[in-house]
Amino acid sequence: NFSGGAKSNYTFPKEFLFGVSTAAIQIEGAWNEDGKSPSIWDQLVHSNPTFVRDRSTPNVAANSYHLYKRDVQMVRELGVDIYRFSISWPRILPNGLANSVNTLGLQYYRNLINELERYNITPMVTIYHWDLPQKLQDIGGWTNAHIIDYYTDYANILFENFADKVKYWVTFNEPMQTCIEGYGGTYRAPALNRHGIAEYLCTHNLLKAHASVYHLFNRQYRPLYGGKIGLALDSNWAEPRSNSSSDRQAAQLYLRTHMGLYANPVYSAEGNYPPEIIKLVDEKSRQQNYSQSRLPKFTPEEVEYIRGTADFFGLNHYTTYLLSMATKPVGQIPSHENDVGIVRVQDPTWPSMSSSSWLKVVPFGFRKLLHWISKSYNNIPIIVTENGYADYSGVHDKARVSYYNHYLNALLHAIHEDRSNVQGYFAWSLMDNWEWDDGYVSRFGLYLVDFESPNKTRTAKDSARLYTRVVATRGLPADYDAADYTAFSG
Ligand SMILES: O=S(=O)(O)CCCN1CCN(CCO[C@@H]2O[C@H](CO)[C@@H](O)[C@H](O)[C@H]2O)CC1
Repeated sequence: NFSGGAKSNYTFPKEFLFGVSTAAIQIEGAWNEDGKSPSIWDQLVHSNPTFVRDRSTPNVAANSYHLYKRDVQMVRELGVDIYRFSISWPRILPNGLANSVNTLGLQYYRNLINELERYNITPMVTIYHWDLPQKLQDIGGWTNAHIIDYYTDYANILFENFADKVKYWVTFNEPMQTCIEGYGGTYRAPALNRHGIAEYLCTHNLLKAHASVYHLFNRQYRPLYGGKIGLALDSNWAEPRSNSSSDRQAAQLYLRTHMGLYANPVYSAEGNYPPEIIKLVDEKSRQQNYSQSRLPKFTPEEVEYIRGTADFFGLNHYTTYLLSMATKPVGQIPSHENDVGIVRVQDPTWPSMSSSSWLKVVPFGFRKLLHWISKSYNNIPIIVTENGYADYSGVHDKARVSYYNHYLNALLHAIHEDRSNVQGYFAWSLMDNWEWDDGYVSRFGLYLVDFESPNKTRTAKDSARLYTRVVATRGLPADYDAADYTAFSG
């Protein structure tokens, strides 16, 4: 049972990749410029302004569509090797289908990739970071099995145009947020709320779409240009609420039925959904008089088609929860939450000065999660594609500096003591941006953005200077105050 680990003199390996991440909807703006059509997020926030905490929209955001050269300068100022950004499907294919490509949209990303090359920065492209064209949602979106071909055609256009320069690809950012929160709930677009049914249809189609794009890349583009392709899954760490066997079972069940719902089909030796979730949903569906399980089945051929379809495990991690088995039904009936039947809380003593109420500072959770993934998925190379902290703004962001010191310290212990196979780390995010339902209230940036200024002025925060030092020295700063660290150890 490790803590995040006391302050150490460990350093990051020479070939360790340091990066910084963003996403199209959150930074680009130009929501309807140069041929781009609405995404499901444009539709959601324009028709339900109250969905967003400050009633804001991503119509302009940080205006990176016009200010990307400043963005690339900032990435260079940080001294990082690699920049993770996402491409907007409705900017490339306004009607969602590949019969008509928006050349102005392609040109924007070509300009961005060329600018990165000029500064000797490696691009990492996220193909889907939640921006489904609304025109495809109008015909069912991720619950319509034809989406597999639509998504594959879209990815093929990106490979055709950029695979010669882009060597790192992520098919999906956080499928759980899209399927469970967006199709099963109302926390994410399209806020369909068809809990118990649509989240599993979305999951089933999305995993097949992921495999389809992997095989296309592997067959047609990797032989020509090399490169690596993976998936980015979000996961909290799940700590048992007490040492009881029931709570320990709840923690394992959480990991297996949330991150594992997507990780098992792709990364496990046997493939397929985790047996636990199949059993739970099959049983509940029978009790609820459905003619067949609400969780669709993969055929043996499909299990093989999806298994092993990633070169690395992309992990987005922020915080930790305490888990226990529910003693009475939880969540909507039917729903994934009700199917799994666990309860999660957070320890009130865990520090959180964060504007995102869910973001508690628990570095030992990061270390334990990395170990769990390494152990569960045969030591697959892990790239932390997102990790960061939210506050209400300000350039002297002490809490964010502290968060990064503690999480990077936990990462060093994971690498050197637990031998977790972590090969890269991306800070979320390069700059303050549109934080979904939190709008511009919650800031995750290493650079402050003045959203009131015409140039959306970007200013380096103290955390940007910390990150630059860590990348340059490959270790933690000597003056990092270990004293306040003990508050966080598990
Ligand atoms: O437990 S509660 O129901 O009360 C709140 C849910 C907590 N989740 C944890 C996972 N997080 C995914 C992170 O989402 C990622 O992280 C960034 C910061 O949020 C986003 O800006 C990125 O776009 C996204 O990739 C979303 C919030």
